[in-house]
Amino acid sequence: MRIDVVTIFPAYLDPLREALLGRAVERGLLEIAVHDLRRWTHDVHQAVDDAPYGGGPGMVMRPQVWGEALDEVLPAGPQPARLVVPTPAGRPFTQTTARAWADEQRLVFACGRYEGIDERVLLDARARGIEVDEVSIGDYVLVGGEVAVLVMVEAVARLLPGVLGNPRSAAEDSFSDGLLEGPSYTRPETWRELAVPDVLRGGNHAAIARWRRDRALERTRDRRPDLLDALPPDALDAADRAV
Ligand SMILES: COc1cccc(Cn2ccc3ccc(-c4cc(N)[nH]n4)cc32)c1
Repeated sequence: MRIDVVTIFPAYLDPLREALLGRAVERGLLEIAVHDLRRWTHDVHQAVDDAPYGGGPGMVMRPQVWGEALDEVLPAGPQPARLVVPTPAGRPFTQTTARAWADEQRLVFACGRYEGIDERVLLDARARGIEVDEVSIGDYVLVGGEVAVLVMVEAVARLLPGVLGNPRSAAEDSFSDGLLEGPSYTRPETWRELAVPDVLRGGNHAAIARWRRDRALERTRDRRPDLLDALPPDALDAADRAV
């Protein structure tokens, strides 16, 4: 997978070169290219924004600059690519989204700032046959798209083959069965007079699986009842419903 990110703050994306993702790039499991949007300005001030038509607070990012940038970074043509535009007004980005995007050959992220990007940039991309996803990472307002891109790139990249040391981690993590993950423990057996639950220290794998599912059901019911409601009818068996 190749990932391109266009932004006026390229350094915001430096964390993508660190740790697990940095190693995945070094190992050739994915390519990441970050582009400074100001490269496509032609004025001495390198202006990327202007006042909104119709008035209102803040500024809007100019279509000409974004148009030239995306013409170069995301040329229309045979190789399919998906343009992702983070915005508070977007569809929710979820683990399902991450799984779907993990199958893409190319993802291009457009990081807006100010009050966002002139709508015609997205219309033009769609008119050129490019898939455009406007996505939100949560119901709160950031200052720009860069942090949202860090979140989404990490969520997608960890699903790529070879990126995670243990592939079971991605297959069995939170949301994989529609439930939140339950509590985890490691050594020592007792810490500050708090003991690891006995069942986890025994060797009964069926009992451990049952205990973990019960804790996941309890936590999901307590913190995210919406996820329980979204489960398919046959997802919970009688033992689950008794929790
Ligand atoms: C576009 O509408 C906006 C309205 C008020 C402020 C802003 C600021 N802003 C600029 C670009 C941008 C990109 C993403 C986000 C964002 C995403 C999520 N989940 N929260 N916030 C916020 C962004 C934009």
